[in-house]
Amino acid sequence: MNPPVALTIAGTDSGGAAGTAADLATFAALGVHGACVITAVTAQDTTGVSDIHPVPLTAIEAQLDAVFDDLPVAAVKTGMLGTAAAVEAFAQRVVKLRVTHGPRSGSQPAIVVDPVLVATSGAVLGGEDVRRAYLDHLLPVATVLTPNLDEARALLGRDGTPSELAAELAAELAGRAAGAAGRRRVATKTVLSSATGGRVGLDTLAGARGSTSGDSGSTSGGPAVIVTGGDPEATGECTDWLAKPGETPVPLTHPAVATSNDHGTGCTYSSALAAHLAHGAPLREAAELAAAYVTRQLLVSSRWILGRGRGPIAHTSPTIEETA
Ligand SMILES: Nc1ncnc2c1ncn2[C@@H]1O[C@H](COP(=O)(O)OP(=O)(O)O)[C@@H](O)[C@H]1O
Ligand SMILES: Cc1ncc(COP(=O)(O)OP(=O)(O)O)c(N)n1
Repeated sequence: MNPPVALTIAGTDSGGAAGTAADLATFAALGVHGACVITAVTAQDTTGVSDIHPVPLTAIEAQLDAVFDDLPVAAVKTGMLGTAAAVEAFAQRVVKLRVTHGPRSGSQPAIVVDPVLVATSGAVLGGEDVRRAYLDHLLPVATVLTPNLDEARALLGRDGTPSELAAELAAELAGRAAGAAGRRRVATKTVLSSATGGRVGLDTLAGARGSTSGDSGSTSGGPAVIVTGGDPEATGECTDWLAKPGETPVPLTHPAVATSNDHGTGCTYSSALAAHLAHGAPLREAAELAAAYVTRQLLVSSRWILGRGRGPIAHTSPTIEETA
C-alpha cells in the first residue's frame, strides 16, 4: 500500500538540525513519503546562521509544478519561505488547488504553515515584508499555523498570554479569510463563468473561500492556530495553545525535556503535525501526536554533545537509539 505524501517547502540547514533536514527525517520516521521544494540555502550550524542564499522564484515555482503535477500530496508544511514573493506565490498556489479540486474532492492537501521569521540564534529568516505577506496572503488560506510565542507576538504586533495570542490570531485571520474570500469569489466567478459558459459549481466557490472540510483544520473559514512553547524551565511542562476561530482556546500540555539540544524543534513539530494530518488524524489528535514525537526526540538528544552551540533535536531513528 502507498504511504501518504507530504511536501515541505522550506530552506536548508547545512548543520542538519532545522529546515528540510528536519522535515524530511520527520516525515520518514512517521511513515510518510516526503517531497521537498527548496526556497533558500543557508550556511548554518549550532551557533547560528552565517549566510542565506534565496532560491530564485522561477526555480521555486518549477519545483512546485513538478511536485503537484505528479504526486498526490496529502499535506504541505511550509517553513522558511524567505521572501515575500515566495510567500505570495505559494498562497496563490493554495487558492488554485482549491479552485481546481473543490473542497470536498478529498484531494486537497492540509496546509500547515510554520511562519518562520527568526531563528532561536537571533538570525532573521524573514523580514517585515515577509511578515506582511504571511498576514495578507498565506495565513488566511492555511489549515493551521504553528507560531512560537515570539512569532505570534510579531504577527499580531502586540503582546499577551499564549492563549490570548492564539485566540486573537485566530480571530484576526478569520476576518482576513472572510474578506479575501469575498474578493476571490467575485474574481473566480468571473473567470469560471466565462470558462464554463456560465456554469459555476457551488463547491468551487466554497473552495475558493479557503475553508477546510472535516477536522483537519478550522470549522468556520479561517485557519486554526497553535501557539507553541510555554515556559518549560519554569513549570517542567510545555503547553501549546490550540485556537479555532470562534472557539475557546484549548491547552495541550506535555512534559518538558531538560535540554539545550533543541535546534530544529519548531521545524520538527510542524512536520510531525503535517505527517499526522497526511495520515488522516483530526487536528487535535495530530497536534498531540506531534508534541509526543518532539518530546521523544528531545529526550534522545538530551545528552548529546554535538557542535559548539545549541545542538540538534535528534533526527536519528528511535529504533537505532533504543537498541544502541
Ligand atoms: N524542552 C522541551 N521539552 C518538550 N517539548 C518542547 C520543549 N521545547 C519545546 N517543546 C515543544 O516543541 C514544539 C515546538 O515548540 P517551540 O520550541 O515553541 O518551537 P520553535 O523551535 O519554533 O521555537 C512544541 O510542541 C513545544 O511544546
Ligand atoms: C532553514 C531554516 N529553517 C527554519 C529554521 C528555524 O528552525 P526552528 O526549528 O523553528 O527553530 P530554531 O531551533 O532554529 O530556532 C532554521 N533555523 N533554519
